[in-house]
Amino acid sequence: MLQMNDITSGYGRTKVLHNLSLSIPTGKVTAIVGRNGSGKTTLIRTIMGYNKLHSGTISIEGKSIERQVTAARARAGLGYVPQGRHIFPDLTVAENLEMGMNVSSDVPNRKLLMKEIHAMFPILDERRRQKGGTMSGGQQQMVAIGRALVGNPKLLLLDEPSEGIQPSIVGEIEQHIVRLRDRMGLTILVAEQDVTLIKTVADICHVLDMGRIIATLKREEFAGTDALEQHLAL
Ligand SMILES: Nc1ncnc2c1ncn2[C@@H]1O[C@H](COP(=O)(O)OP(=O)(O)OP(=O)(O)O)[C@@H](O)[C@H]1O
Repeated sequence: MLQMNDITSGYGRTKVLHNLSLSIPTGKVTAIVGRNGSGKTTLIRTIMGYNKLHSGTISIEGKSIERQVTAARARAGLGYVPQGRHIFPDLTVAENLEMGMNVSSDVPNRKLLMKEIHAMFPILDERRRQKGGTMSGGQQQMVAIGRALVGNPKLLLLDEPSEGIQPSIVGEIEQHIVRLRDRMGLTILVAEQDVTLIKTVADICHVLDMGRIIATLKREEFAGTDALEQHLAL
């Protein structure tokens, strides 16, 4: 689905990712795990076009996107759920979702898509008139995911979806990620520090350290083992 080759990127002249190559397979959940400051957010922001690319190439389904602005990348099929969610607190849930529609005006059957999103996240319909800022952290995460989904993405980028969310609700987020893959056929990239979440949802996991991928593990190598904990020195 997405291919990054030999990427170096960062903030202004500061380089954070170093010669990083990554392949995100279609229909799978790919996880990026790494400690604070390892570069997870920078990686996702680089894919979205928010960070300066010093060198390297990025393509979606074989089409090069590294010269495109963020809006064009979203139209090419990227959906972004930022760390900290960043929903609009004074807008209602329905208005937050409408903001996501601006990303792509050419969704073929928006009504059907909305129906699918509401079926997956009934709370987005039940609470459509509630202000986003009055929802719980877990509910806001669902609003942020819903807002990305109304753009009809092929690849959903989730930046630390468990952050600041009650452990009891993290399980719900995990189930949603699995359903997004299995029922909506989405390809997902999730950046996380929560090893339990990764073990539950991921098909493949890359360990990021100081802007470099230091290990790549298949599900059978990390799901029932402590390989990820060892890499993270937990
Ligand atoms: N706006 C910025 N300007 C300069 N450097 C930055 C900026 N944002 C992040 N960095 C630096 O880039 C490096 C990677 O940060 P990044 O946020 O990508 O890591 P992360 O793995 O997502 O961490 P966390 O889990 O804490 O969110 C860090 O050294 C950080 O200090």
